[in-house]
Amino acid sequence: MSVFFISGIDTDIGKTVAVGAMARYLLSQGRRVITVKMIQTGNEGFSEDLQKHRAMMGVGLLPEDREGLTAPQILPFPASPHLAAKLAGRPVDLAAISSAVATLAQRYEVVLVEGAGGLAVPLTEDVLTVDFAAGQHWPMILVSSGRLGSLNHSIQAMEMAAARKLNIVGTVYNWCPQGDPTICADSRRMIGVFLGRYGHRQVVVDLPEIRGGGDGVASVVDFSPIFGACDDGD
Ligand SMILES: Nc1ncnc2c1ncn2[C@@H]1O[C@H](COP(=O)(O)OP(=O)(O)OP(=O)(O)O)[C@@H](O)[C@H]1O
Ligand SMILES: C[C@H](N)[C@H](N)CCCCCC(=O)O
Ligand SMILES: [Mg+2]
Repeated sequence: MSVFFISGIDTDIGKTVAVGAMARYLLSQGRRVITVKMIQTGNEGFSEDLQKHRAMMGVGLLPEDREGLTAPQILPFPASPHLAAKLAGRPVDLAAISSAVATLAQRYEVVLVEGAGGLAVPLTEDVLTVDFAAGQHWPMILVSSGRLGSLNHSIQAMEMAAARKLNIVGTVYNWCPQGDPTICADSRRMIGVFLGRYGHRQVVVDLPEIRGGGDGVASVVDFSPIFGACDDGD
């Protein structure tokens, strides 16, 4: 079994769309895959990100969705998890997240775990997202894009991960409609260079615009450079 942690350089960078597209690709390859939104803020009783994953996978709710395993922490206030938890009057239960993912990893070949926001988002007052993922020894897939400012955030994420021996096994370079083509192309090149300098895998997969809201995406994006290269999630 393989668990992959999907984080990004920021909120709204495209993690949900990337997870949905990767899950769709893995299904097309006959792999038994499930996705998780490890902590969802801004919803009550459901996870909008998880719903998007399922729509993009072209599947309905799975038994594990009904069991609550795929969205183990849901908090109503749309903010950083540490604040959403404070406002809800209950702490984020990190053990519940790791336990849910471990259970799913017993049942599925590949588990894709989406974080909340960017890599340095505080899950609690003391634990950053990057610390938690490193502690779980989950290989990471980073979502970035060519928008101006992305280089700074991307290289910071690489450094943070490397400092905690958190291995970036692939980078999804997301569609960037407002980006300058020259900047997009050079930023993609520089991201590749710095992935290598920080000891991460220099695998970058382009994610195009997923049209039609992405539900049941017609075309399958080829993520074989990421998943073919690390079947066992090493
Ligand atoms: N490749 C894409 N094609 C079409 N729309 C996209 C693409 N990437 C991102 N979007 C759109 O941009 C918005 C933000 O994307 P998304 O929800 O995936 O971000 P996120 O990183 O998961 O955010 P969060 O931190 O809240 O989880 C959404 O409306 C999404 O549909
Ligand atoms: C509200 C929505 N669920 C977002 N994913 C939450 C993003 C938290 C970002 C915190 C921060 O970086 O300031
Ligand atoms: Mg998301």
